[in-house]
Amino acid sequence: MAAPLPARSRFVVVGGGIAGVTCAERLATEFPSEDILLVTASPVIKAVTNFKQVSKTLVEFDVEEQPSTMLEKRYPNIKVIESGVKQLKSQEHKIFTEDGKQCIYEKLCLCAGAKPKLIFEGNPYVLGIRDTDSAQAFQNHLAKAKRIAVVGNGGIALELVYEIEGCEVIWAIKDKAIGNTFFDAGAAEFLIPKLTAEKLETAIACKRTKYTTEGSEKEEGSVAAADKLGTALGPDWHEGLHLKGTKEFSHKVHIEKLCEIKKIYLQQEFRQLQKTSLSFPKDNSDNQNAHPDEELWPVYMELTNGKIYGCDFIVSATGVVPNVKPFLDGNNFALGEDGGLKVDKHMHSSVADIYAAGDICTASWEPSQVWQQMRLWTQARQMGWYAAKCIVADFLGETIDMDFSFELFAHVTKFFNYKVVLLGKYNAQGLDLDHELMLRCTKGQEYVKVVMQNGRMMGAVLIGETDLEETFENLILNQMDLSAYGEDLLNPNVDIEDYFD
Ligand SMILES: Cc1cc2nc3c(=O)[nH]c(=O)nc-3n(C[C@H](O)[C@H](O)[C@H](O)COP(=O)(O)OP(=O)(O)OC[C@H]3O[C@@H](n4cnc5c(N)ncnc54)[C@H](O)[C@@H]3O)c2cc1C
Ligand SMILES: NC(=O)C1=CN([C@@H]2O[C@H](COP(=O)(O)OP(=O)(O)OC[C@H]3O[C@@H](n4cnc5c(N)ncnc54)[C@H](O)[C@@H]3O)[C@@H](O)[C@H]2O)C=CC1
Repeated sequence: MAAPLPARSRFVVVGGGIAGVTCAERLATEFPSEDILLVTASPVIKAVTNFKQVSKTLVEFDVEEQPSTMLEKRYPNIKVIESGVKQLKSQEHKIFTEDGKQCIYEKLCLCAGAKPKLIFEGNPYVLGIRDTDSAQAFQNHLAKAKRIAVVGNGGIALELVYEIEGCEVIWAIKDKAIGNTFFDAGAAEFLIPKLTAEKLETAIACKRTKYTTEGSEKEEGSVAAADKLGTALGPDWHEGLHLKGTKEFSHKVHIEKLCEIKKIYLQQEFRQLQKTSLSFPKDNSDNQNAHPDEELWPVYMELTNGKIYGCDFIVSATGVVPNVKPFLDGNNFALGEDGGLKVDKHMHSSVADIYAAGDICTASWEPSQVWQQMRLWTQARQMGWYAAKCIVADFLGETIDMDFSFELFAHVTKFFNYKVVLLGKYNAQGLDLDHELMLRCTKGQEYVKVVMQNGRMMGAVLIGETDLEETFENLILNQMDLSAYGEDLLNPNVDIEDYFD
């Protein structure tokens, strides 16, 4: 039976994702004789396992979905309550849960994550992917699909278009090139051939998430998943899924660039309006001869470029919005432009004794010149960890310096089966126009781009097994003047580590 919510608890953390769990674990270690209360809407928690510091700022770890009892076993002073927080009265230092209970806190850390920002929200044929349930619902619908549309050009879209097999994919992006949140057009060109090549099952030396999908057969009918507050998936979320449509081919992706969805029609409306849709184009060239489609589809999307395509359903992979709603009413939170709770350099929100970490928050301190916030699991862990450190310092009346992990943006991931390392201002984000790019590319093998400004390295994109991440990390961190090395910096015949290590 679920434990009751205590009437008061000195330390309360809301959210069982990576940020909340990391925060609770750290608090539990710092205050072994205190009970740490973790209140979460999801039946499972996310635990970081096999943590490895690969270099100064790059980390690797697995993410495991676990029953909350496992966390309580590891940390006997953590008490997990499975219930959504529906209201916060910050002046009274009280939270209220969905089952009508309340609890008084001294220090509260909000780690409620984010939810997909869906286009045409509420349309039963538009689906988002966030947690185990929505991923499972997506798999079930894909298994019956011949053609789907993917909208968005970030992390989820990139992973989906590569992973889906046996189903035609119309990929509609607002930009000129694929993967705009991670890459520039050069890197996109490097990756594109992988979309047309047959997939090979190669073993990759990359950390994988242990991802479970047990017991979640979902309802039939429309495709939209219920608006539940599950925990965000992490890297390799698709590993446990069978992302296959009804057909027997590997990739079949058509990209529609520089467009958005203008309108969505259900089949009946589409027929009544006597509109014409296009068949799946034979190639990706702009002047292809598209033919009217003979087939009838459950849903049609009209793009801003005038084209209409029918499909079985549409995946909206169009970013996230922080889950702030239950906490706003009556509380004077300052919000960032992206809708997150603004936090200062001590992860403190604008409301007394309330901290926030992970996807729910907006970093509002003056950042290091080579760090930016992105809603990623690495940052969720760093923030949860550091928020706990700040709560401890605050409680003990100590001062604390900004954690080193916020010195440099560093993210390791995998796209199209390549290892991808992003460092610093990897896309020259926010840099003046006087920056320069240096490139090295071997087709099908590696793509190396560095962003230079005033002879200093400001960022890098490393695709493939380049082995350059540690050296470049050091060069970005120490801001050494590299002007004298010129193009040798990327010359594969020059062992730059000899210069700098
Ligand atoms: C499909 C997908 C793939 C991804 N792949 C990657 C990747 O490869 N690499 C990467 O770095 N990042 C990836 N991310 C992003 C990453 O998963 C998130 O940035 C990270 O998990 C956020 O962690 P969090 O703890 O802040 O939030 P979440 O994991 O969303 O956890 C929020 C928690 O709060 C709970 N909650 C919500 N509202 C309430 C409430 N009112 N009361 C109580 N509890 C509540 C939820 O149940 C949940 O337990 C991916 C995300 C998705 C959706
Ligand atoms: N390997 C990794 O590191 C991965 C990270 N993630 C993270 O998970 C979260 C969710 O992923 P995504 O939904 O892909 O978000 P995202 O923020 O990565 O990308 C959103 C994309 O949607 C586009 N977009 C926004 N509004 C649109 C509209 N109305 N019409 C068309 N396009 C629109 C944006 O231009 C952008 O390309 C992100 O925080 C992302 O960083 C997700 C998958 C993999």
